[in-house]
Amino acid sequence: MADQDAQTPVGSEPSALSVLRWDELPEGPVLVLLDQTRLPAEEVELVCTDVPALVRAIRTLAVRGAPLLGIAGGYGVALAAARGYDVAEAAGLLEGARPTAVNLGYGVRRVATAYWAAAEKGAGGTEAAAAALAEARALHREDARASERMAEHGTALLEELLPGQGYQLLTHCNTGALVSGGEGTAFAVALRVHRQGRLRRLWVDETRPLLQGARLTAYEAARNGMAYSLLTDSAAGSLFAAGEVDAVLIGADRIAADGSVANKVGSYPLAVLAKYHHVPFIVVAPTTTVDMGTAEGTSIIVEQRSGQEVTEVTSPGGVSEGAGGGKVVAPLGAPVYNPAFDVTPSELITAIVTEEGVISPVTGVGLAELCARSSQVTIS
Ligand SMILES: CSC[C@@H](O)[C@@H](O)C(=O)COP(=O)(O)O
Repeated sequence: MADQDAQTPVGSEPSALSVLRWDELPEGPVLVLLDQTRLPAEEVELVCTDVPALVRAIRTLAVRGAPLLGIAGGYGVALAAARGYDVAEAAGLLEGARPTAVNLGYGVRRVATAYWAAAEKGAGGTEAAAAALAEARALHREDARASERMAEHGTALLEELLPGQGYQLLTHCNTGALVSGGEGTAFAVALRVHRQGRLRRLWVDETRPLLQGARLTAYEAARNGMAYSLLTDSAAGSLFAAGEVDAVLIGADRIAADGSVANKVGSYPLAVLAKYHHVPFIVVAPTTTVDMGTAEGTSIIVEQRSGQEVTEVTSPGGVSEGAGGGKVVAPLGAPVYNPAFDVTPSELITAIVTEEGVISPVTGVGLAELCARSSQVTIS
């Protein structure tokens, strides 16, 4: 496969923000991504003309967050089909790009299944490619709708748990419009609370080492005019102790059948803190993030990333240039433990909010029941 991508600046008008779109250019279709590695400094588009370019964008986190990974993976298969590449090979490359977010494999397999179903019915290459694109678009639309419904269910749950008050909400990583076909997962709940005039403050964990909180959530909060404050991850404990957190809202990359949740590293310590301080710990994720095929959270594969992400920082203050382009802030060759995610067991989770409803001791609804309600397309 040819490997070609290009970068073009986009306008700075906030309403022009477009996270991911399919474009038909004279030379063929492309997938255009907002390059999240360049935010908040620049809104720059990354144009993927083929699957290797998209795989690279996924690995470098130019496109990221569980629901958006599913959407991007789905469009990636459609791109391969439209450009006449081997769809099975493309699907394998895309699915293998990152291991933890279940949505990536879901989006890839769902669109590939639509392609093969059309081909089996005797459709030619162009028609089968059109079927793949239609499925990717359907997934994209469904995710936008799921966002809205999660925001509705999430705000109703907050009202139930903490009636009649304004909220100080703590969040981790980035779960807004940048990860979704709509306004996101956990962030969408906070945004709805803000629009109701009930958000006293959104506490935004910076989210080491790649700073999705500082770079992306703070960016989204500012764009939406929300009252927010940024904190280092390690400052969360003192915030709980001071009674300044009413609820924690986070997203998920994979929810196992036992109700445990894999999410950005640093989520589990927040859950422990929340339990100790009797603060609700709420996970917000679409049913596409539920993986009933993984029985226990301990079986979830947690992506291990490069040590350079820890030994080097890209902000000023380092002492020398590192191979990863940042400033080296650790002794040369320092061994590093850098898991991208951690797993929070279900006993630390107050509720899981999905587009189909809420799982919690309050509602008495369980994961299996919720997934049965879901209109999610079943794929093998
Ligand atoms: C709705 S997004 C939920 C998760 O995908 C999000 O919290 C997260 O952990 C993203 O991790 P990332 O490594 O930035 O892709």
